[in-house]
Amino acid sequence: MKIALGCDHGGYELKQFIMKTLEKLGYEYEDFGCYSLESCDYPDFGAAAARAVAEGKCDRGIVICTTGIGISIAANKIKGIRCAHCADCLEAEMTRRHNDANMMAIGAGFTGKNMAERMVEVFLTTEFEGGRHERRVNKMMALEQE
Ligand SMILES: O=C(CO)[C@H](O)[C@H](O)[C@H](O)COP(=O)(O)O
Repeated sequence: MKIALGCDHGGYELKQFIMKTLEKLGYEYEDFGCYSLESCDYPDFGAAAARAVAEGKCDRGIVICTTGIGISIAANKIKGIRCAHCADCLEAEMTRRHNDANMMAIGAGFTGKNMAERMVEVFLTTEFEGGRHERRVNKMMALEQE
């Protein structure tokens, strides 16, 4: 499984840590920036990571800004993306089980390294349950056609 990563300056340090986590867990990843602590704009990097997922170049995406909110909104503007803003492991698990989220957004100003590490592991290993949830996911995705 290949993971698309994106962040702004607020998420840069946590993204560096998450890269190490992914290496430890044996996942391939591609980093779509940003590449330093210099102030930048989260839509640029959230969208780049999201496009890689939407186009099938990556299987899942993880994006990080200070709150996780702006970059999740940006990622969700790309067709085919279901980016869940998560703050703990249960949210990371539930959004996989119920929403089949293909991206997760984390707020580096609120979520510590230990929690982020576990959230990444849970997000990447939890299966979608399907069934009644599939019907709902299909309805969400149909909204993109409006
Ligand atoms: O989009 C955000 C808030 O919803 C992110 O947290 C950004 O990282 C934040 O807005 C960046 O703000 P800064 O003052 O330019 O660091």
